[in-house]
Amino acid sequence: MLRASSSLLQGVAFGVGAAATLVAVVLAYTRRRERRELAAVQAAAEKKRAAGEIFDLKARSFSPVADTALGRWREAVQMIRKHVSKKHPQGLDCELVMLGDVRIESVFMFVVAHLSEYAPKAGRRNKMDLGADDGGYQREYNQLLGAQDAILQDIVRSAAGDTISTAFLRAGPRSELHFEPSAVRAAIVTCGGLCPGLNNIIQGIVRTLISLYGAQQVLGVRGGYQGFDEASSPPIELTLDVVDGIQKMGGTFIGSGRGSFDLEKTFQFLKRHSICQLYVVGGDGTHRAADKIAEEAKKRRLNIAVCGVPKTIDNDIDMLDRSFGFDTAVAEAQLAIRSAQVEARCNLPNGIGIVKLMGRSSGMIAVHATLCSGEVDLCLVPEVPVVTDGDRGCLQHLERVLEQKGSAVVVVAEGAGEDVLGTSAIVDAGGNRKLPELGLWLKDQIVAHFKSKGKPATVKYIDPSYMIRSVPANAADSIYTELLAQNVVHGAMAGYTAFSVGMRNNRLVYIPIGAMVKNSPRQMDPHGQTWERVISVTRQPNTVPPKAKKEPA
Ligand SMILES: Nc1ncnc2c1ncn2[C@@H]1O[C@H](COP(=O)(O)OP(=O)(O)OP(=O)(O)O)[C@@H](O)[C@H]1O
Ligand SMILES: O=P(O)(O)OC[C@H]1O[C@](O)(CO)[C@@H](O)[C@@H]1O
Repeated sequence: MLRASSSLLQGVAFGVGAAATLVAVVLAYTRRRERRELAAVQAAAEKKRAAGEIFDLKARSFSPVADTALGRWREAVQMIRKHVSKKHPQGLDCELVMLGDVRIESVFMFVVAHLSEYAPKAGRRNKMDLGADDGGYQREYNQLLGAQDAILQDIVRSAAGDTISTAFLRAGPRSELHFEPSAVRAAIVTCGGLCPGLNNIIQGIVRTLISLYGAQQVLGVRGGYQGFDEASSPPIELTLDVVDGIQKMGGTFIGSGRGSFDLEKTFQFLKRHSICQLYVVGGDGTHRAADKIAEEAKKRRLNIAVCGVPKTIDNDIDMLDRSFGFDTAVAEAQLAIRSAQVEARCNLPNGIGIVKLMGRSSGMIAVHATLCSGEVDLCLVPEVPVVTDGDRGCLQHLERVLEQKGSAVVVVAEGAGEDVLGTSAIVDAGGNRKLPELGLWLKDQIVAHFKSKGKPATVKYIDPSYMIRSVPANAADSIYTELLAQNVVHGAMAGYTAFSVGMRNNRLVYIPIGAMVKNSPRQMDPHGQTWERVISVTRQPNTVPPKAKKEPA
């Protein structure tokens, strides 16, 4: 019995020993295989390094779990596999190179003010369709956003670049509502020049407030900030019926204006109508005033959200990918450019068509219309010096174009030419400087120049300025305005204030108004790629002086 059990034990011991040996052999084999794979990866890395490519296996970001090269490699591969399968469920048939020198170590978000800093909140849970009559349609949002949902401001990264990034708060519905929706009384005001899509914004805000959230009342302030003085123009109630179909019309249903802004009258209006959400739609001037309203509301500890929607066809508001209406304006400008081209081509000999486009301090419309058209031979913008005479002058350039093509098309931004024609001291009600008429002046210069050369030119001048901004929004702008309208309301309902909504890196974000207006109006960088592309298309001489070299510190 004893003998039997001892031989059984010997058998078991032998079996365990054999199994252990087998495991050891398999482990050794696996380790050897991993080492071989690591060696192959390291050799590949060395090769890439030798070829000048960045491939850093010793990147610090993979160090927390293991400190051997093998551990780091396995960790990196696991991380990348996990990341890839999240983004691309089918996997990826390609190689990924780790950029060892490109890192984001910390992210700093622009702080958006919140009313709960000083005012009581309703604290109600957000659901979709709170405005549905019987509540039967209410359901959870597909995605609710939180305080740390961020959109990076700087998506361009390089080996020598910063290792930090600033970020914006991602726009969208939040889980908790600051306002009791059924008690919300809101007002909308549109200020400054017209812009395609204003009616879409009004309609979108009204529909989101009433249909989605069940707000009590929305008022439209008439004719811009001056409409807060009700003696001259009482507000209009914006119901779902009233705003039905307005997106098909150009302009703004409630009127706009550059009239004077009166803080006291504004607060009297807000109090009289018990407004707790104010939506201001306008350019940088409008937003500066909105910031003052938000500041004053805070000083008075009023539970009023002041929210902006940036509007300008000039596309000169800082931090945004683009402002709504810009796309439509550029498309509409094509009609004028095409007409100018037809006139130039058919008026023999030496036909020249000049088109004046809007853009007070920024030539964005002119530049984008030029890039879009493919028929423009000269583009003049406020950011680039206007040179008429000499080798690099536009008159000689036009001479060359006429010799080659027989006709020429010129696009002039309205703000161009102060460098040659001087700056006016005259300002409008909004404090905007009167601009020189460079296009008309250039027309005379061209006629005189070609006459003196014995080659008379026929110059046709087209000014479609107001025609490109008074049309309804095109498809791209209609979608954009819908996103802006829905998201500005989500922000207000959540209790954010003194913010504006906009597109940054193709995502909707909330931007503190103070930060947004600080560098607005923005201008095109004359040393950037956009202007270079214009030069490539028009072949005009580049009159931008070379960039001043930075002195070593
Ligand atoms: N710094 C400011 N402080 C207070 N109110 C301002 C300020 N700047 C402009 N406003 C007011 O905002 C309104 C619109 O301003 P402005 O005429 O400059 O247009 P904008 O908003 O910049 O739009 P656009 O791009 O069409 O010019 C005007 O009624 C003006 O009184
Ligand atoms: O003639 P208005 O209505 O003052 O508007 C002209 C200005 O408005 C803008 O279109 C900006 O909204 C500028 O490009 C232009 O200088």
